[in-house]
Amino acid sequence: MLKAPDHQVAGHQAQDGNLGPLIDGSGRFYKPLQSDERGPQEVLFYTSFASNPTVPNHIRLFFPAFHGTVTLPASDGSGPHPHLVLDDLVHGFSHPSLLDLKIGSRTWYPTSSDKYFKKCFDKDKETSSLTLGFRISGLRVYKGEGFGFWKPDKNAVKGYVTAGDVESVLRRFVSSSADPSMDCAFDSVVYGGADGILARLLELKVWFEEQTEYHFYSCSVLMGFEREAAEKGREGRVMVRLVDFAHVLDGGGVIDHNFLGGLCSLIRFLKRILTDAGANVVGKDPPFMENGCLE
Ligand SMILES: Nc1ncnc2c1ncn2[C@@H]1O[C@H](COP(=O)(O)OP(=O)(O)OP(=O)(O)O)[C@@H](O)[C@H]1O
Ligand SMILES: O=P(O)(O)O[C@@H]1[C@H](O)[C@H](O)[C@@H](OP(=O)(O)O)[C@H](OP(=O)(O)O)[C@H]1O
Repeated sequence: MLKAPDHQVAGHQAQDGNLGPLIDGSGRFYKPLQSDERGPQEVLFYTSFASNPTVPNHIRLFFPAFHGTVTLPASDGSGPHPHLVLDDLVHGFSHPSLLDLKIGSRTWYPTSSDKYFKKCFDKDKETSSLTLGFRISGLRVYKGEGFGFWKPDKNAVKGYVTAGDVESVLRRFVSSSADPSMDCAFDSVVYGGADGILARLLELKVWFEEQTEYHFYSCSVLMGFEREAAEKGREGRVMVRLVDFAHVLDGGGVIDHNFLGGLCSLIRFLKRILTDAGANVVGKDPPFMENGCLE
């Protein structure tokens, strides 16, 4: 039985009669092909990436496994529609805390139409993309039994614009309490450690410093963890993946400085949080006070 995923934190969603992804509850995530060029472009990326022998195996693990395409009834009721068949990255998690970060200071690319350039440029400028090299696209953080999930709505997420706002979210993502305080209780097991998010991002960065085959525009780092494991001080169930490849271009022998720059910026934030856990946050609190909604 297919259903809309509870854990989705960003992107087009299968709610209110819209077209969005579905899961089967057995480990597969079905992403509908967008009807313009984005759908075929994402299929093309997954297909060519899957058979590219130059991609190291440890880098392949950052990408959802691809199992072809399948035609399924679309979530918006419009009838049969082609979907990408991917691994559900959070299958087996009980209460995944997830954060989607769109990487790159610009989401438009040299061949973009004027219309698409304007749409992207405006968004890059209004968010933290232009200044920080990445922006928060969405999140959902488990706050423990009886507290549910903290899931800021779209407007709240759009309000995370300054370095202080973004740092606050990154701190609160690994904080234990349900209120807006930021104790960063899980930073060492989630961000730190040999298998933590920082180590994984550094591994990814090494590849991005070399690879010149792909330019990943509008692609996201999806990071997550299982709170129950973090509470026990276990590093297990920490996840870092890349998602959304509808705008991957041929790198043409040039490094992807747009993605690499954003990745370095994100790494810098995490390093700072790890070395400075518990310190006062530079940013403003209002986004959390106004939108400290628990699901
Ligand atoms: N393979 C996957 N397994 C589990 N969850 C996923 C997977 N791929 C994506 N997601 C969830 O769906 C969200 C959106 O994914 P994605 O960015 O691919 O969608 P989109 O509709 O193309 O987004 P955009 O609005 O940026 O174009 C992610 O933030 C994540 O929560
Ligand atoms: O971040 P938000 O506010 O959810 O906005 C979406 C985000 O900018 C996506 O990157 C974009 O898809 P593309 O990157 O593929 O253009 C999508 O465009 P769309 O609404 O035209 O699909 C926007 O709605």
